[in-house]
Amino acid sequence: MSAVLKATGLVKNYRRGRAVDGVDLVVGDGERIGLLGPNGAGKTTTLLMCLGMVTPDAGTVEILGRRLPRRRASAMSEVGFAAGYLPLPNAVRVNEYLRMFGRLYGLRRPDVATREGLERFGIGHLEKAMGTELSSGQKTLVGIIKATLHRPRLLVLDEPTASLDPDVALRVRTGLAELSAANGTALLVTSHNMAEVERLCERVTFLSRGRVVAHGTPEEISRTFDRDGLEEVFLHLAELQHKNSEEVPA
Ligand SMILES: Nc1ncnc2c1ncn2[C@@H]1O[C@H](COP(=O)(O)OP(=O)(O)OP(=O)(O)O)[C@@H](O)[C@H]1O
Repeated sequence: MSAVLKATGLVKNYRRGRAVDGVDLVVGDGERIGLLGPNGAGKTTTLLMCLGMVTPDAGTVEILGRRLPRRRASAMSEVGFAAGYLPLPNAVRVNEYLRMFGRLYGLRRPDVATREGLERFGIGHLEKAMGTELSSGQKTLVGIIKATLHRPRLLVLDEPTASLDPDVALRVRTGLAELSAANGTALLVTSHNMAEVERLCERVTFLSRGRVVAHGTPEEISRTFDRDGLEEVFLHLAELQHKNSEEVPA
């Protein structure tokens, strides 16, 4: 399987210490990968380095064989990114906003892609709503649709269902799984919802204190740690991370 994303030896230091410490990450074509770990483990920093939005202190990132930062513009045309913390403008209608991005992506029929995206994620009725009229969960959905309009080869999602109720979260998972199956889109997803990751992702990388501590299918990881499912593995790693941070003064 060819790689859509290949990150090797990523390191990022911040003033208060090392956030990411030698992370390797490979996402194969059409693969669905979960990036997990306790708060502060380095997931978002890793994603942002993979997207060229944070400059690594060491390591390399290639997207579809295009090395960042030199070939970032070309690489990013194949990538979508959504996160609950990305803002949406208030004074624009949902369909105008999505069509504008469709045009920026160079789509021939941005209106068609906009309608398809709204239907796929179950918010066709909101196409004429203004940004101010959306709940935080609805804004998250619009952000996901925006990230998928151009049918990226790689879709990076930072906690896509964090602000969603279980019904809408299910719709998002179903929409993402359909998109991945229909277009061969690879997914790289962070989440604190282990059940969701078990359902959506084929493989999982666990980070703790900036390092990869486990990698494999959810079943393999559960076996490695002799735990009954990812939730238990997560709790075990979070406890270790907590103990270590008490032992090592910041
Ligand atoms: N811009 C920044 N400046 C300084 N420190 C940062 C910055 N961004 C992240 N950090 C630190 O780097 C570490 C990793 O943060 P990161 O956001 O990558 O973790 P995370 O695994 O995504 O956490 P969470 O699950 O809480 O979102 C944390 O200790 C955080 O305080």
